[in-house]
Amino acid sequence: MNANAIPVLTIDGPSGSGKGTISRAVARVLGWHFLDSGALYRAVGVAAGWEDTDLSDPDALQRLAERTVVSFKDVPESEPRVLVDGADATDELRTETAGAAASAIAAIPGVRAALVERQRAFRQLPGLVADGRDMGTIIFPDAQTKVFLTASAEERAQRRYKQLIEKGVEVTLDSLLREIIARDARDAQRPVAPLKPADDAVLVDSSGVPIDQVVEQVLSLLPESLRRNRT
Ligand SMILES: Nc1ncnc2c1ncn2[C@@H]1O[C@H](COP(=O)(O)OP(=O)(O)OP(=O)(O)O)[C@@H](O)[C@H]1O
Ligand SMILES: Nc1ccn([C@H]2C[C@H](O)[C@@H](COP(=O)(O)O)O2)c(=O)n1
Repeated sequence: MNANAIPVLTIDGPSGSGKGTISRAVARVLGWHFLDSGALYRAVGVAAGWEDTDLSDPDALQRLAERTVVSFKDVPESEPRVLVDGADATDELRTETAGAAASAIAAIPGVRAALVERQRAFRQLPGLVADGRDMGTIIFPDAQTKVFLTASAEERAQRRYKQLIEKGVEVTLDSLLREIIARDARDAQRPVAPLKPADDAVLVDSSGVPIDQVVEQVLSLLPESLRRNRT
């Protein structure tokens, strides 16, 4: 089957808008595959730290992106574990430091180019939910359904604060809000594949909307023929 005939739902949006949570839930309901594209950029950032790669050397970072092996291990009722070159790096990948490093190296064209085909390879039957910044604009421009998920910066900082406090991480709401605003600006202002809605994306604002309602809203955007396959 031609890969382009396999359905894809893209969910792009800024940090903390709930892309991962909503994408995973929608993929579970549909029985589709799930691509967490941010994990690939985070993995390259973490591998750069492990190998002490010079973060100001774009060629070295591109070579690192080309050779870093990232794999996902499904865990029932939980988030998948992420292996970087065979080592479980899930917890390290989810830190704010890894997010900021990923955002910085994601601005390098060679790093992005190294990851394009790897992301497209996730397009497999019966379908794919892809979460990131450029899923609908660059990686899967022919996706049937595209969502741009947002929430106010204050609400996203609150969500992240709650998440980190529950994990026992010491942070302040103010510092998280500053980091979120800085990351939004870096992701949206880079010249290559900036964070922006695809022309044909539907804007979904999740501020104050419970997770299950956002999931239903996103599912309702799919063509009826695909929704019929709900598990
Ligand atoms: N609609 C919602 N209402 C309340 N909390 C939410 C909502 N959506 C997601 N969350 C919570 O917000 C936090 C961040 O969500 P998530 O990690 O899915 O965001 P993200 O957009 O994937 O972030 P990042 O880009 O940084 O990976 C999680 O704790 C999640 O449970
Ligand atoms: N498609 C993508 C996915 C991620 N990035 C960059 C920019 C983000 O700030 C960083 C971490 O992503 P997250 O795990 O928070 O979704 O990675 C990107 O440029 N393109």
